[in-house]
Amino acid sequence: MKPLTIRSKKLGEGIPKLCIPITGRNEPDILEAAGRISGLPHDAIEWRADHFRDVTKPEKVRRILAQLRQILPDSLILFTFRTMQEGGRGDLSAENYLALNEMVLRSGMADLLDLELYTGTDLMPEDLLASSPLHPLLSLARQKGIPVILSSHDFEKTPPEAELISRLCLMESMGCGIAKLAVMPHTKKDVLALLSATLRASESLSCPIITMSMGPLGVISRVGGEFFGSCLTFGTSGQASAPGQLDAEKLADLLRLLHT
Ligand SMILES: O=C1C[C@@](O)(C(=O)O)C[C@@H](O)[C@@H]1O
Repeated sequence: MKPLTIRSKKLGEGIPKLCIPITGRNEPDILEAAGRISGLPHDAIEWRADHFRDVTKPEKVRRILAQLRQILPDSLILFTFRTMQEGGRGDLSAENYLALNEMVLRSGMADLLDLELYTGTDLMPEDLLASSPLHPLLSLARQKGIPVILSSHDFEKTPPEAELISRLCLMESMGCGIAKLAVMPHTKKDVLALLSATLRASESLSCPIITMSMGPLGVISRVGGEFFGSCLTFGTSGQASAPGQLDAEKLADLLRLLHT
């Protein structure tokens, strides 16, 4: 795995990067969260724009991105619109999902963009490589020098290890900057499957990887995932964006303790 440097943060090397999601429904709540986060240990924020009630108004989205940059000048800004199919609140057609992300890419106001691997498609995984509707956005992102996280989420279960690895490989083959998986464990073996897939994929892929096993069972993957090849972990301030996220300050302490 080759580290990826974005605005002086090196993902894939050293202590895992800490990302705090912002899930406000309106502008004051979003900016209040950003202000709070500015006083907390973190490397990145994830603006979960699927929670924002005016997400279909491009000028409002750009205004928030500009204000986030002002409040958090040194943080990486990750833009994510998480669809309902993948555990988020987002309810846009595939066309509008692509248009929203294209607008954000063209604005140059986000440092990283999360795109869902299975966006708007009934294609079989083997056809995604040739025909995914994400390809135009992935090329635009390359032109703009903005890394894309290709992501896949399963809030119901943990697919078998081989399937997890093949998803991560597909993401890299499609040209992502970072490959990301979040899955739900029901047993300790599910957690091991996720960690083992992370280790094996990080040994063979060249892009950095972010993985997590959600819920209370998976918490070890949020604290110690880096030992298996995951380069970033999500912690909360206020509302969690997924089950199992730890408080950001406690998580930062744990990460420091484990990586000294
Ligand atoms: O994909 C992820 C990971 C996540 O689902 C988690 O489990 O921490 C949280 C989401 O906000 C983020 O987009």
